[in-house]
Amino acid sequence: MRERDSGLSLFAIALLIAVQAPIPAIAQIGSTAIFSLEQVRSYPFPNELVASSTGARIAWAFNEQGRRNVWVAEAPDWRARKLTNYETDDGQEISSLSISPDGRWVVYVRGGDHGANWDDSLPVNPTSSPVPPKVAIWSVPFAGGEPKMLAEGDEPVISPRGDQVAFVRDRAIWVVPIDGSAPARKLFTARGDNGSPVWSPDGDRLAFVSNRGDHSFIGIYTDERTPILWIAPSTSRDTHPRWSPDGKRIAFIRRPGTGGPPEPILEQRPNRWAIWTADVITGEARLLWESPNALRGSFPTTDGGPNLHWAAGGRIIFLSYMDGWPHLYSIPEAGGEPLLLTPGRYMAEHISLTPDKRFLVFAANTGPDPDDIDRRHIVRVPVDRAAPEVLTPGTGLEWSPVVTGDMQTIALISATAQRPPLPAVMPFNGGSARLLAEDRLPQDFPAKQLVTPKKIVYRAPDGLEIHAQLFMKEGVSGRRPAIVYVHGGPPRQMLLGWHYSDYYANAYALNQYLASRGYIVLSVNYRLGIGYGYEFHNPPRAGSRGASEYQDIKAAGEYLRSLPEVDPRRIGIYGGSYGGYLTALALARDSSLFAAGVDIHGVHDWTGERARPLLEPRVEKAPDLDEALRVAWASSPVSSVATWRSPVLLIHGDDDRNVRFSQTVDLIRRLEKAGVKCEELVIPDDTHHFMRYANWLKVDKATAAFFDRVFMGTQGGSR
Ligand SMILES: CC(=O)N[C@@H](C)C(=O)N[C@@H](C)C(=O)N[C@@H](C)C(=O)O
Repeated sequence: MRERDSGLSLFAIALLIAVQAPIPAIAQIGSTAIFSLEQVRSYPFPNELVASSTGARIAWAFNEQGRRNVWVAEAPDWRARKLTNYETDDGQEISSLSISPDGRWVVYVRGGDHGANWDDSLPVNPTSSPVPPKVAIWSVPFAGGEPKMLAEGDEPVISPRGDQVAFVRDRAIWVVPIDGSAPARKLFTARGDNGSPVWSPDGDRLAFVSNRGDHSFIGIYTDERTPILWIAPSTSRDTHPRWSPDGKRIAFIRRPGTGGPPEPILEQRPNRWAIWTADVITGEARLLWESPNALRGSFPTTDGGPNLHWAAGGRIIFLSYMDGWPHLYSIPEAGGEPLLLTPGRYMAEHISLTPDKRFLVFAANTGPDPDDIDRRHIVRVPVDRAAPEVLTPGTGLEWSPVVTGDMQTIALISATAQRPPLPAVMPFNGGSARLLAEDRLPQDFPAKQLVTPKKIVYRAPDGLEIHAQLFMKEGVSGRRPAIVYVHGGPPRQMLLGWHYSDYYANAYALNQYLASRGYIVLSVNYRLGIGYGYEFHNPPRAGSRGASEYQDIKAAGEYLRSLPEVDPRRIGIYGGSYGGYLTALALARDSSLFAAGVDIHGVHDWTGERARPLLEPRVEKAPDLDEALRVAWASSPVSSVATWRSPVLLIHGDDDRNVRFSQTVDLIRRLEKAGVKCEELVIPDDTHHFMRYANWLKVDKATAAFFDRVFMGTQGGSR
């Protein structure tokens, strides 16, 4: 890590902090660690949990210290079995996991960074290998055997017959035998960027989306002798094709095509959308439902977006925020009023339709305990009755439910405040969940040493209720340093336990590690986040439109300062991505409150995106463009460097495909010129999600060591 010579050393700063106004005995931290970062980061992280559409088979991906592999299990013993043997921390993600309908094959994609905002299907090469890896589709027998690379490509979907896989490559749709017995071939040629393949229930046809820039069509491919059928072509943007169970119709989402006079940038406007159904023989379509012309009616951006499903009993399922919460609705395929299936002050996410199409299972921040708003539990609801049932109440957290083809079992991922996430199974009709692969959690994982985060609620200056989690180790005397943790996204919610995202599971581990060393950590669910309703998720004047969410962050620092256990001169802040942005804004605007910070791949200058229209030859500009540019600048940390005093560590991977590396290069130049004490840690060739475990460890250790140095004057890194 490089230290920029622009002023006092961190040791001198720590000394300054320590010798100021007398404070009762300052707690000794740093040396109080009772476990190492390696230990608390050694958990196997599960994701990509899927079930076969027949029988009782499941598969998931485990990331074990960077070694990502496919695991499977099946009834009745549910013994976890590793199916692949990738044994190096090479940063190659496993995604698009699926099991063939007959349960014989497991298909997955290896490579890429699918959480990226651009180039998500491009290979990642965080080991800087001279021979870069590929993004490719693989298949392996469920019973075991050697995985076979079927083709370079992405977005694989297995045919209902289980014999071939459709996938996307070079803006076209290709097919390949599932056993790799023949090379892949391009299925058809059509204009546009063609993707999102969806097989018809009988496997004879394929629906897909043809993106044509400012509009898109839904197409139906039958065979090489039959012209592609375009479904009700218009100037709209048609997406999300979903077959009816009998294969005679398609439901899809229709939104306005891109065009028209530039809209005001600073005003919030409804983002309207509609559900249509079409006949797949004639291609004729009709409107089924359109969103209300209100902000809450806007196209949903939470997990799964519209979550469009064609369910049993002629019901079409979708998700909308229109009652203020991400809720599930059911509408007759012939039309009519939508039935609200999930009433209540909570959000539904990780939604899946059961194989018999009669139920939905999902994760929700609801349950009998008032603190459940900051947890997740599994909920089941019939597709035609507003009768949701919480299946996993309690102080644990559960998510990503899927139901096995025999309708007997729900597979899910389960965690607690202490125990990291593991796959589990439970009877579809309710009962206790049984953990799988428990032996993959290392013997020396410090579960018993982890604190139970406490739910904190405080009010922002404008009165908005803000939820947070307080990590405080008992038995530490004297005033201690405290740290505000700021999540990214920003549509995210930190929880009262381990998190369902690998990025935030890492943050939870680091917060536990900091707490074990005596720091008090407050993880803040600021406005713009999810889990607290539409208006909380979509506040006015936020981000580049005025950073209204910053008041929640400053209030978090002030909350910590009010605690008797906290040394008010040693309040730090850290966060990644959008959390890095708010960390930088806090240090720039309020160095008197925040004495040090770590900004991991943060956004520092909003004007780049905002200024783009000025560079375009169009005469028409948004009516408030000048005001929007000014506000974007004022909302950017770079505009407040003049008042930035506190030391900062800036961390960024230079193959970042979410926040440009240049955001950090530019900020460092500005801080140097302003004489601000800054350190940098650059991770070559890794992305926004630090695909290598070794790099996460490097980032986490550097973060902890930086706070130790500034707040305790300790030299060197953390244990
Ligand atoms: C378009 C966009 O902003 N996409 C977001 C998902 C994104 O990239 N946000 C980053 C600024 C960020 O916070 N990324 C991580 C940490 C996340 O939680 O998504």
